[in-house]
Amino acid sequence: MYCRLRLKSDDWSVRSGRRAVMGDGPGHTEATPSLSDDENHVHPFVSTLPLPYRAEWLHDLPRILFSLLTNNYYCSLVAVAVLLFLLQRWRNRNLPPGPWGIPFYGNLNYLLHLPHLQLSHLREVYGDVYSFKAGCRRIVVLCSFEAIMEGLVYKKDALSCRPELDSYNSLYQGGRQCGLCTSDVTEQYLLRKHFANSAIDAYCSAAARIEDKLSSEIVDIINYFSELQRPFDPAPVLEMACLNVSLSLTFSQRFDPAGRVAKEMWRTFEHRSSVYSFNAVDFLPLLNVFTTDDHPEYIRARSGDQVELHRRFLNFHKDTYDPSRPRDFTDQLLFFLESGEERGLFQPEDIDNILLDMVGNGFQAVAVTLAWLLGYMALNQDIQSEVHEEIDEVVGRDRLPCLDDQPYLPLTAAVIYEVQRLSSIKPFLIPHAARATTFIQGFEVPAGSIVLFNVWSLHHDARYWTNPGKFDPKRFLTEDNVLDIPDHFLPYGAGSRQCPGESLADVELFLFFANVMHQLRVTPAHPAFRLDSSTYDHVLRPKPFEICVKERD
Ligand code: HEM
Repeated sequence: MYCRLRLKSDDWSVRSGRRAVMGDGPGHTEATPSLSDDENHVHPFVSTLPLPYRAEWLHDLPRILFSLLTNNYYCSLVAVAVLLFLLQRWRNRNLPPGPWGIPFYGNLNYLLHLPHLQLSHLREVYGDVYSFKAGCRRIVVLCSFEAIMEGLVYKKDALSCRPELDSYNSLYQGGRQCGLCTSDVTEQYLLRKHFANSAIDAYCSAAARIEDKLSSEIVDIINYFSELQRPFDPAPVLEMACLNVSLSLTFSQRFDPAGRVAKEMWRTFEHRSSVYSFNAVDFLPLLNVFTTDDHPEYIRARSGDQVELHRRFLNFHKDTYDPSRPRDFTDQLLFFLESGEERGLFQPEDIDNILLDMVGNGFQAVAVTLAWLLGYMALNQDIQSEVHEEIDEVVGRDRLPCLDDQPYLPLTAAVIYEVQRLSSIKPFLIPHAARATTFIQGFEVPAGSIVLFNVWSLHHDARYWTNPGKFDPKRFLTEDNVLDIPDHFLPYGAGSRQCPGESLADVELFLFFANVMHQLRVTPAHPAFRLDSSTYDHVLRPKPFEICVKERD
């Protein structure tokens, strides 16, 4: 027994059975009294050792293994599996840490159910950069500000593509590479993005035109809300109003929100947006064999109908276009097509797809943010009263707020930012993909991985925000009541895929919110009023809730 205890300690000379020298380093030359230098001799001490420590067993190991492998089929299989496993571990040694997954399925469940909560919880376990498999795809999730900025800005050449997901192909007639949102960074994409950015910027620089187009929609909404003498969910009404704003800004068109055409259009964009949520078939292609899912065809057909409608508007614009007086985005695009240096490179389908993305992306994100805003105002009556006071002081009661008031309403702006932070309606931006293998924070991101920028986690991280779960708009204000927007606030992303509609969205959110607050008080419809996010589908909507509104004096 004594021998075993001694030998289990650091007595490497006895374990090896080869050395006649005891001790633990050079210069220590005291001879072991009982061990011989003879390689074949086994000392009685050694014969009492557990099997793995015996020298003769070790010597015979290659021969034993060889005979096991050649004579035993199962052993060979196990050996090959172990070898492959070790090889895989060695190849993945630089990958970010992450949970083990079920073979072939991986951890797809993290993406299918409340992914913003699950992926933020995983940060606490595996750190700011982690990865896992979802079916056949590797997902890399970046959570800290440093990792997110490294991916979006410093490594943008490697990480600005979009994932090659089958569902995305149903969005555009020519496949995903023809869209603005889903294309990789190609020359044609850069052209589309440049045109979209320029058209929106040129349009936004004429504030009066935007106010003109928005004001009728805003007045309609306020009248509709105040005439409702019962509790209601504001989200559907806001979506129809914002769809009309989008159509008005893009084509100078508006439709009766209760009419068939507007409802059909809304449905088309709903279906298109569902494609951006994580669909199991994109990760488990085998499912295609077992399902007869005609959803992609259906989306392609509906998108085709929408493009037909847009072409009618476009043709009307071509016939009535006056370059000195652009009426909307379509006129701006026509102007760039005629005067821009790159005009020859542009295909007619590019225009179709830019218009499709501008109308679709534009209205949903703004409408959902407005719904969250009304929900938070219902929950926080004291802050709502402060917003009312601020607006009354600057604007008065005799006119409605306008864009010129914006710089003098810091609390109103801070409330919008705080709601954008807490709701983080695009919790992972739009998924990016790695075009080439790169390293983020020292971890390998292999080519082809899907990269999720976890903005939801960033916006709820106690390292960047004091008491992050609390609704506190004043965190965006200095002590002197001046707006102070920290770098780690990223509702529109950053880098080459940054949202081109940011300036327009800011204008829309401000005008809608300031006007509603000027005219109405929002209260919860029930004492047990709660605000929670529902399932993720392109945008993170609030679960349906009901509010009441009362006209202010
Ligand atoms: C509150 C409103 C909005 C929010 C929070 C928002 C947020 C975002 C985010 C996070 C992205 C993805 C960035 C990335 O993947 O790195 C994006 C992309 C995009 N947004 Fe917005 N957006 C809003 C409004 C708008 C509006 C009003 C328009 C158009 C008029 C628009 C058009 C687009 C387009 C076309 C893209 C794709 C850009 C690309 O892939 O290069 N968005 N938006």
